[in-house]
Amino acid sequence: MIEFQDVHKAYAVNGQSITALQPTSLQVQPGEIFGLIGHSGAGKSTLLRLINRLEEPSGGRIIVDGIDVTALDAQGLRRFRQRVGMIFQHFNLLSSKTVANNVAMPLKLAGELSGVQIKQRVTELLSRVGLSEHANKYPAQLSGGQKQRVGIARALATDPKILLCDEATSALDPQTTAQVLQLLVEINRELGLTIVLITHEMDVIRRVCDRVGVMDAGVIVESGQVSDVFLHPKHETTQRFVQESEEDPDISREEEYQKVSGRIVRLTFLGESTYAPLLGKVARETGVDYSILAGRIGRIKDQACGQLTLALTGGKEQLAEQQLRDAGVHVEVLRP
Ligand SMILES: Nc1ncnc2c1ncn2[C@@H]1O[C@H](COP(=O)(O)OP(=O)(O)OP(=O)(O)O)[C@@H](O)[C@H]1O
Repeated sequence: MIEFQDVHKAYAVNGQSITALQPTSLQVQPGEIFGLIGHSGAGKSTLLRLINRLEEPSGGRIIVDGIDVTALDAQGLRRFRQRVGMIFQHFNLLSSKTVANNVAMPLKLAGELSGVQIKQRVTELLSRVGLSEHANKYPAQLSGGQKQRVGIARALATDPKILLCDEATSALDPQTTAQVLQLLVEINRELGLTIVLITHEMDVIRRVCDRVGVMDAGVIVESGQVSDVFLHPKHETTQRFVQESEEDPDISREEEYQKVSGRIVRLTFLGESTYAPLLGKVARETGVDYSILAGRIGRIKDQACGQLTLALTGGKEQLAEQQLRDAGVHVEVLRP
């Protein structure tokens, strides 16, 4: 587990102190994919880089699997960093070295394996990321997605328990982004690796993360399960991120409500309830009529989800809402 206890960070710039991270307490559970989202300057990179002490905290403690990272000396920190892989937006590959040699670098630096063992491990890693045929190429001969795969193979070389991803897909096109995100999900599942990633795109969070923290001006303003935060955003910053990620951001325009009579409710379906033939059944049993004002359907990681805004008229409305709730649907009344 990664635990932040009142960690804060200020940078000194021209004799002035700039706060990048306000005192923050946070727990990332073993084996989860935790995402941090925020606009530029929100403090995401600072928080991420504090985990492996690429940045030194100004105060507070960072505990990883029982080790107080903030108290490690240089040698302890070197050993700890072998357990924490990192990938970067611009890949940070050595252009003068082949793909295989880039991946071998951390193994050579660790100095624990023989040349033959390193070769074998590199072969395994390149096969894992689908680059076996590219071992002898140089980074300049690869596409962006392939370069990031090399970055991932290199980050996994020393068999880390944690992978930190610093805007790992921001330089990639949408299709390549999807492939790299899929690879991260596979690695997380197969190796049980804990992943912390930062991004400014809600879509990245929605596709791969289990939990999310939303950052604004050095503060985590909202955090929780991705499905909760995505479907019921509370903080203004979160609401904006969710809206920006919608294909039709005007999906629940309130002026539309003036055109209909009745009670207006928003239903949120997640997982199994998304597939159940509920609406017709509830309408029949309670005599409630409904018209659909807005709707969206999609996926959050591996769960189906949907939201419908309905106007309900006639019949036993309270009973209808209760039946929906009993079936696992989240019901919000937007207009009584
Ligand atoms: N090395 C540094 N020296 C001085 N100030 C810094 C340094 N690194 C970051 N900052 C400042 O700290 C604040 C948080 O920056 P940080 O890079 O952590 O944000 P971010 O959310 O990752 O932004 P981006 O998405 O643009 O990378 C910003 O005001 C930034 O200018």
